[in-house]
Parts: sequence; C-alpha cells; structure tokens
Amino acid sequence: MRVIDLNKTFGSVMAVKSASFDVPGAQMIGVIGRSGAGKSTLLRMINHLTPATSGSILIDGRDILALRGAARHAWQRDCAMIFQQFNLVPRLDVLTNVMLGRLNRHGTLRSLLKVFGREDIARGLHALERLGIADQALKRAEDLSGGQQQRVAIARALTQDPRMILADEPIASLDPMSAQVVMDSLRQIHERDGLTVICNLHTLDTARTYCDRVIGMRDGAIVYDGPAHAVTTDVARDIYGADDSFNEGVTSTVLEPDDRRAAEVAYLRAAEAGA
Ligand SMILES: Nc1ncnc2c1ncn2[C@@H]1O[C@H](COP(=O)(O)OP(=O)(O)OP(=O)(O)O)[C@@H](O)[C@H]1O
Repeated sequence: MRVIDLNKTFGSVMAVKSASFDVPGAQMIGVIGRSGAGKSTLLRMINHLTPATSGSILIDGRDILALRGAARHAWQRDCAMIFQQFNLVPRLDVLTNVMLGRLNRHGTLRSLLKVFGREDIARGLHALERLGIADQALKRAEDLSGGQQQRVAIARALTQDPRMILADEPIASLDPMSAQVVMDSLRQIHERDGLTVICNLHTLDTARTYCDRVIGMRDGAIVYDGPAHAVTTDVARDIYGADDSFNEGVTSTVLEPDDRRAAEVAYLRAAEAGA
C-alpha cells in the first residue's frame, strides 16, 4: 500500500496533513499520538469510512480512494475494521455475530436473508477457536466481557478474509489482561496469516511491545515513521508535543464524537446488508 499526500479537513480543522507512507509487505504498525492528532481519521480514510479531502492510496497500483459502489464495498471487505467499542449486535449470539463478517462475501439475496451455509458456520467456529472463545459461540454477545467481545469482533473480521486489519484503539476500553489477550491475538494474526495490521494505540509501551513499526502523528502530520524500538523518550516527547515533564503513561483519549459512532453503525449495517 502507498499512501500519498493524504489530507482531510473538517471545516477549518486539518485533521490529517499531507500524510505519506508505504507499507511494502505485511507489517504490524502502531499509530500513536495525542488526542486529536489525526490517528482515527487516517485509519478511517484508508477504509473509506471518512472521505479524504485529497491524496491517494494505491493498492496494487489502483487508487482505492477513487473506488465507488461495489468496488468500494469490496475494498471495505478487504480491510476489516475493529473498533474500540466492538460494535457487535448485542442480542445476537456470538457465532451469528462472527458470521456477519461473511455476509458481504455473498450475493445480495442471501445476504438480505442472512442465510449462512455450512462453510460460513465452519469458518465462524474456526475463527472463534483461533481466538480461544469457541465455547462462547451460543451465548449472546452482550453477555460476554469486554475482552471477549473484542475477540468476537476480531473473529468477525477474520471471517471477512481481509487483506488488512485496521484497529482503532482496540484496547482502549479493556482492562490490562484483556488488552494483552487482544493484542496477542492481533499479533498472531499478523504473523500466521501474513496480514498487515494497523493499530491506533494510546500507550507507547503497547506499540513498542507488539509493533515492528510506529507512525507518530502530531497535529495531523506524521512526525515519526520508523522502528518501534527506536521510539525513545525524546522521540515520544516530540510526537506528543510535550515538555520535559512528559510522562509516557499519559497519552491519548477515549472520547468519541456521536457522528463517528453513527458512521460506524452505518458501515456495519451496510456490511450486514451485503451492500
Ligand atoms: N467527524 C468530524 N467532524 C469534525 N471534526 C472531526 C471529526 N472527526 C475528527 N475531527 C477532528 O479532527 C481532528 C483529528 O481527530 P481524530 O479523531 O482523527 O484524532 P485522534 O488522534 O484519533 O484522536 P483520539 O485519540 O481522541 O481519537 C480533531 O481535531 C478532531 O476534533
């Protein structure tokens, strides 16, 4: 993937400014930066959840920002999104939630009727097994812990057969142990399946532990792009724009404007409808 001079403005706010980077092969990338730095907007533009103002994103030489209609939905299927708030259907059982990831692989009629075949069930169960929660398959999603729900969301993403996983602060709502399990799962998917995982993270130590590469954003611009191990305290201070009193433990945020939630819900509905 090549991201070239990507920009996003919201009114007078330049959320992402001239972002450019290449992902030459499967990588696990952590995007860090303080609240409002533009991390979510960057991920959302890659997935088409937020339209870019200008720039291009080339995959196999094709600008995915120019895609419309079915081609655009096919791309959204190829880059599965994982959200901080899991975005499961709370009253549906876990297995059905996971199989929803298969819907936009099928034709419209099958998708509308939510008809799952044997292969869908097998794939759903296999994904749950990989995430270590197959025993929860028949429970309602809302009855699971936050960490388990995020693993269900990852299993759903896997059943989409994605080329890439984009995770927007996947552990921000989780306790430390659940966060570790979720990050271990994403790392394992990256290594075993050879998928690129781009993950917005709000703690530096998580990025250092799990990612090979870190992209640091400040005020919409990429101010660091390099190996995770090279993110020293000085580099971090530059990314977070903090003074000498900078404390690594204090980084991003969990605030999420309502309009973004609405966009996520619309995205998932479209996926469910097999649009
Ligand atoms: N839908 C929107 N409408 C208007 N402004 C927005 C919208 N989404 C993001 N912004 C603004 O764009 C800038 C970048 O926001 P973004 O959410 O991408 O940052 P972030 O680094 O992900 O922050 P956080 O860690 O708080 O989620 C901020 O100034 C934010 O207020």
